[in-house]
Amino acid sequence: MGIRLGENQYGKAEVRLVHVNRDTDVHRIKDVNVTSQLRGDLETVHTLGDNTTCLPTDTQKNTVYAKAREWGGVGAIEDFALRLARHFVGEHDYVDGARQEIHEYAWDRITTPDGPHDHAFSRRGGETRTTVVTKDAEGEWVVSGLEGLTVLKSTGSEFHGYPKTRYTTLQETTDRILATDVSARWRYVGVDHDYDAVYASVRALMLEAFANTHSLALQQSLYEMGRSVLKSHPEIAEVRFSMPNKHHFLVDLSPFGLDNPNEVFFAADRPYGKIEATVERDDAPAPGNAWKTVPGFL
Ligand SMILES: O=c1[nH]c(=O)c2[nH]c(=O)[nH]c2[nH]1
Repeated sequence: MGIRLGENQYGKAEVRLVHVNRDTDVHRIKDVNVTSQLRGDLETVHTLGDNTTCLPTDTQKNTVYAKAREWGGVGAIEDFALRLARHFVGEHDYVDGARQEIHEYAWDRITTPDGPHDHAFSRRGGETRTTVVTKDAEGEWVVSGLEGLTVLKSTGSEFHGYPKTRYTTLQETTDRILATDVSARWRYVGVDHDYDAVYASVRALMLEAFANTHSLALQQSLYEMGRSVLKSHPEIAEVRFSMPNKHHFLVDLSPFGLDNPNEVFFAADRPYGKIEATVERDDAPAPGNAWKTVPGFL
């Protein structure tokens, strides 16, 4: 019985790359997910475990990050994919084909009352508006909110001064990417409101506070977002937040002779910080049964 190797390709899937163009104070970001796969002289890798012609998937991943720095960014994903494909095939005689798939996540610059923000962005789409109305013998309550409002600041975020134990490896930073998916629920006082107008205002206030707060912790940004909403909306008693700290790690490009001045980041999807808090008025009326059936909030 003859057995042979059929078609094959291999590589690194879902290389999460965020590139921050910091040429001016008005940052531009590019957020992509690259899957690099190569084809070529791969018979003996499969049949004998002979890796002589197997460019490691790890090297393919590193190449994606290094090229983002060497080429001064990503540009159009088609151009980046073509350049990567040509690099892999052109530089290695044992590689004769490449498949480079790139997905790009679209970000919009956050606009505040002062105009477009220099370094704060929100991700296009994916946001859900929610409400839970509870009615029982004791009354009626409205808890509304939003989920999946993904925001990112490419600077204006620090994290330091935390306790160090023998298990601490985190480096203090005075300039990091801060990114989160805002999930928030707010409890209305009473039930007669222009809900559409309040929603639009709350959303705008949260974006503005996220953008304009020079953040020393995501907790502080969260608090400022809630505070801003409560200051402008007496009809809201409290805001509860659940916000992941979506870590972006600076890629160490020094093994490739490249510096990385806060430009090329690995966007990790897990684990993530999970930051939750309620921001409330000290004279807020009792919640009654408002939260009784709202899942997932403190
Ligand atoms: O904003 C942050 N808050 C934390 O509590 C925390 N913990 C951590 O490791 N990084 C961060 N960042």
